[in-house]
Amino acid sequence: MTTSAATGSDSPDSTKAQIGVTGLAVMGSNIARNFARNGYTVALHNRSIAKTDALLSEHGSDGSFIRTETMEEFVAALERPRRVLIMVKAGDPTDAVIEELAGLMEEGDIIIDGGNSLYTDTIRRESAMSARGLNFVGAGISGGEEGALNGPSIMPGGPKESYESLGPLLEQISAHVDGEPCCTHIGPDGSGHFVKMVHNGIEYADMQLIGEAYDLMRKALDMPVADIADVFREWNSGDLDSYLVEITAEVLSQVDAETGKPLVDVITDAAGQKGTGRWTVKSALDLGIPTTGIAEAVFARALSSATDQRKQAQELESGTLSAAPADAKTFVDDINKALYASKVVAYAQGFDQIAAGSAEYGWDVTPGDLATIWRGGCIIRAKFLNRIRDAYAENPELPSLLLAPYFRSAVEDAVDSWRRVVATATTMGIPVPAFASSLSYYDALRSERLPAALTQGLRDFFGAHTYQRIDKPGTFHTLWSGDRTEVTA
Ligand SMILES: NC(=O)C1=CN([C@@H]2O[C@H](COP(=O)(O)OP(=O)(O)OC[C@H]3O[C@@H](n4cnc5c(N)ncnc54)[C@H](OP(=O)(O)O)[C@@H]3O)[C@@H](O)[C@H]2O)C=CC1
Ligand SMILES: O=C(CO)[C@H](O)[C@H](O)COP(=O)(O)O
Repeated sequence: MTTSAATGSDSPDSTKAQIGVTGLAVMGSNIARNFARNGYTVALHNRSIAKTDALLSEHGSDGSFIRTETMEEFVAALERPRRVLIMVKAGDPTDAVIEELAGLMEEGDIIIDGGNSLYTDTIRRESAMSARGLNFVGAGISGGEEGALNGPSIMPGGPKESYESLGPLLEQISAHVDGEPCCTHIGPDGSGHFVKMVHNGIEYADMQLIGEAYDLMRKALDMPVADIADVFREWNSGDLDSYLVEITAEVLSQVDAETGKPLVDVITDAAGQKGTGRWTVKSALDLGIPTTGIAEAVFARALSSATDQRKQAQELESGTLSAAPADAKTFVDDINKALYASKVVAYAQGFDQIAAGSAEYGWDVTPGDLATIWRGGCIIRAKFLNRIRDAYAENPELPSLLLAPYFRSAVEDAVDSWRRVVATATTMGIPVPAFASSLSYYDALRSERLPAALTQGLRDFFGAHTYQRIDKPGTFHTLWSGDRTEVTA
C-alpha cells in the first residue's frame, strides 16, 4: 500500500487517480491542470476525445494525468471512493453525464457538479443520487479561466460527510486569501449552486454599475476612453479595489488593431447572458426579496439586446436636457461614491436573498463564510468583502448590510454624491437604471412610511383584500360600496 502525497490518505493503488474531471472545455481543462499542479493524479474525460488530447499535448507536463476515452475507462481509472468532477454545459448535458456516471459508480462514490446548474436541478439530482447510494455535491465554481487554473472560489453544497473526503482537495486548489482557502462547505443539496447563482447576480449588478459609471464619464463629461481607463485604474487602489474594476481599466485601455479605435467602441453594445442572472431574479421574485439592483442589471442586458426596437426608438424626443456638470473632477468623485454606495446595496440585497433562500430550504448558510470565500478567486472578489466579513463577524444576525456601522457610515457619506449623480444623469438623459434603483431602494428602506398603505386601501376597495391598522390589532375591511364604515374582517 502506498501513501498519496496529495491526499495524505492511504491509496490502495498508486496507479489510480484521486480525482477525475469530465468536461474539458475552458473550465474543466484548467481545473484538471490545477489539480495536477497540486500533486494529484487526474483522470481526464471529455465527450469528444479531441479536447482530452489537446490538454495532454499542450499541458501534459503540468502533472500526472490518466487519459481515458470512454466513461467506463474513466470510472475504472479512479481510486475509491471515486471522486468525479463534472464540468459540462448546465442543463440536459449535465443530467446525461450524471446518468451515465451513476450507472458505473458504486456506493459511497462522489459526483461533483461544478457547472452553473440551477439549484432546483441540484436538489433533484442530490435526492436521486442519494437514493442510489451515491454522494452528490453541487459546487458553484467561480473565477473563469484564470481562476480555474490558479485558484477559483468554490461553493460546494451537498452532504457534510462528502465534504470530509472532498473538502481538503477542493480547498487546496482554491484561491487563498491571508492563508485561508476560498472554499467551504455551504450547506445541504442545492445550497452551493444557489449561492453561486446569487454570486453571479451580484456580478451582473456590479458590471452594470461599472458600465453606468463609464457611460456617465463618457456622455456627461465627454472624457476620452483612455482617461476613463485611468480613472478606473486609480479607483482600483481605493475602496473600490476589485477584480471587475481592475479589468475594466484593462478592457477600456485596449485599442482595436484594425481600426485604431478603443476596442469598446467597436464591440456591439448588446450584452449576452447565459441565465444565472435571470435565475437570481426569478428566485428573488419567488422568495419576495427586492433584489432590485440585480433585476435592473438583467433588464439592462435585455434592453441592450433589443437592437431593432432601439434603432427605431432613436427618433424619440429627449425633451430639454441640462448642461454637463461644471466641475468634471468633482463629478468623477461623485460617480465614485455613487458606485460604491450602489455596490453596497447590490451586495446587501444579494445577502438578503441568500438568507431568505437558506431559511426557505433549511440550509443554514453562514453569510460571513460567503464573504470570506468570495475575497479571492471569484469574479466579484473585492477588497470590501473583508468589510462584509467583519460586519457579519460583529453581528451574525445583521438585518441588512446597510445597517452595519462601517457600511452605514460609508453610504451616508456617499449619499449626497449619489443623489447628484442620479439627478444629473436624469436631467442629461443618460440612463442609470442600477444607480437610480439602488438609491430608490435606499430611500425606501429608510422611509418611515411608504405608499404601500394606499396600495392596501386600493386592494381593499376593489377586491375586499382587507388591511391592518397601525393603531390596533386585527384585520379590517371598509364597506366601500355600502356606507363606508369599517368592519372587522
Ligand atoms: N466559462 C466560465 O467562465 C465559467 C463556466 N462555468 C460553468 O462551468 C461549466 C463548464 O463551462 P465551460 O468550460 O465554459 O464549458 P461549456 O459550458 O462551453 O461546455 C462545454 C463542455 O460541455 C461538454 N458537453 C456539452 N454537451 C454535452 C453532452 N450532452 N454530453 C457530454 N458533454 C457535453 C462539451 O463536450 P464536447 O467537447 O464533446 O463538446 C465540453 O466539454 C458550465 O456549466 C458553465 O456554466 C462556471 C464558471 C465560469
Ligand atoms: O459563472 C461565471 C462567473 O462566475 C460565468 O462567467 C458566467 O457564466 C457569466 O455569466 P453570463 O454569461 O450570463 O454573463
